[in-house]
Amino acid sequence: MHQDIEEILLSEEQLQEKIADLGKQITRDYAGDHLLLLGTLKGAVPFIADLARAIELPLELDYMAVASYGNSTQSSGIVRIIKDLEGPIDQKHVLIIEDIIDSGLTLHYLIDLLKRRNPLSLKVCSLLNKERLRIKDVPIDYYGFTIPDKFVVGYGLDYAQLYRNLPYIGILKPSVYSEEATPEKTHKSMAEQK
Ligand SMILES: O=P(O)(O)OC[C@H]1O[C@H](OP(=O)(O)OP(=O)(O)O)[C@H](O)[C@@H]1O
Ligand code: HPA
Repeated sequence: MHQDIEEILLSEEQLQEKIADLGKQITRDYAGDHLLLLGTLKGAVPFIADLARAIELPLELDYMAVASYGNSTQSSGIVRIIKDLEGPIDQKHVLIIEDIIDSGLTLHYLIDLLKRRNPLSLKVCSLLNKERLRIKDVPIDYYGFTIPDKFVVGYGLDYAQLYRNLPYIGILKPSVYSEEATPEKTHKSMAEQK
């Protein structure tokens, strides 16, 4: 896996340090509130797992999975729900936990949907904020890092479902995705590199 990474953007230590800071801010801001951390599957799983443990408040965890159609590195803007929340949110302060905001399309769809369920409040915390012209402008209340407009993987972020288990965030070599990949093709090329 590591040989497909052009540059390590954020090390494990940098990620953990920032998550500890975000945890402290969120602990201060939500003291006394009924907080629900809403994680977006699958990319936000490592982030929400570490962030939840950095927040010193009673809180609930729930997850939504949404899929956006597109090719492997570009979203198309058509989003649909694959897995919904387990219960209502009208008595809760909801904090959406995202791994990355890129075009803004996924979050725009989620915010629109969740607002209609009347949460007590709705805010967004994203580990990464990609520096690019958004297709949809979205509010970000907390974020860890602004990153350049490059395709990144690791710490939950994938390319063709791979690389999510890298402990750092790195820029993927463009040669890996220069031809349209399938998980099978990528597995094959990784096996050939061993
Ligand atoms: O701002 P956008 O351009 O919409 O991109 C951001 C979204 O894309 C990724 O999810 P993806 O749909 O790839 O699903 P995954 O989390 O399962 O990888 C990521 O986890 C964000 O949810
Ligand atoms: O840069 C990215 N990497 C992985 N998944 C993503 N989804 C949107 N942008 C990205």
